[in-house]
Amino acid sequence: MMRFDGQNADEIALRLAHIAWEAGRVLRGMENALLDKRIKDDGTPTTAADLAAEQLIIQRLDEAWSGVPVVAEETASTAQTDDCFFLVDPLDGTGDFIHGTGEYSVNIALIRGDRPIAAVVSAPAMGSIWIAGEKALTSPLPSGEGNGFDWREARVRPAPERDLVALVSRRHGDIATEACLSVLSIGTRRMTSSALKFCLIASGEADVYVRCGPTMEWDTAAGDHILTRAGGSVVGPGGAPLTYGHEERGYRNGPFAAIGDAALAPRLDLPVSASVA
Ligand SMILES: Nc1ncnc2c1ncn2[C@@H]1O[C@H](COP(=O)(O)O)[C@@H](OP(=O)(O)O)[C@H]1O
Ligand SMILES: [Mg+2]
Repeated sequence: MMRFDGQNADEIALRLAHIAWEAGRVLRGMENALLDKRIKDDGTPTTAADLAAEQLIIQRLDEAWSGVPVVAEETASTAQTDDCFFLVDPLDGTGDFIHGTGEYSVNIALIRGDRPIAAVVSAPAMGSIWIAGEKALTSPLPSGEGNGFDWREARVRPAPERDLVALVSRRHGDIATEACLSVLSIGTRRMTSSALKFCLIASGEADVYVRCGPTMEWDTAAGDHILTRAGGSVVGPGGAPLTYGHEERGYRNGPFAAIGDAALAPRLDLPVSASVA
């Protein structure tokens, strides 16, 4: 079975950047098409664009690293994981894709054991991309062929004493998340969709993102790794990092908080979720 011979995590992340850039071109080309949407069992929408981007990503991952399992949003139930596997959300924020806000992303993470080691989040309509292997980097998305990245380091900021910037889902709020946020001194709440929330914290533009409602591993793994390598963290109840590859619970995450500054961790009080404990 193909492994990652001679490639370090930063090189893998660069290859993932090209794949996400290409998938982003497919998605941009379908933005204004009249796409039929279907509502999945979890109540979230999916479209032909999700499928087209997923097929392309799976094909490119297979060309680059043949034989490494891929757990992707539209085909998760059929995948068998291994020590190394990819988690793929070809179109995170499908609701935003449909409604034209542009706040959607392509997320790909390589997991080894139960944690990510290389990842990309690209936001095709916003023109930005983030990657991480060892280092977290960000670039504007090239408009021509995918060779024109201009990478610079992504770094979190220290949390201000008060008036934190919190990122909240545009479409999926819940009471437990609000309770958690209410004990932090939030000055600004910015509605943001998809895994962009992790990346904005990784780039020092925001401080905290709390999510107690349902999410899936492919929603968080790539953003988790990018934020972690930019100096932040993503923690569950009790402060432990999230772990990935939980087929036994259908790849569902529990509650989590993404923070740029570790000093915020003691102020978090996430509920313990019985469903994924
Ligand atoms: N009831 C539910 N069950 C599982 N995941 C859900 C869900 N409601 C929302 N999500 C997840 O939340 C993601 C959107 O996050 P946000 O609200 O922050 O933009 C969705 O990603 P997709 O758009 O890829 O399906 C979906 O995976
Ligand atoms: Mg998603």
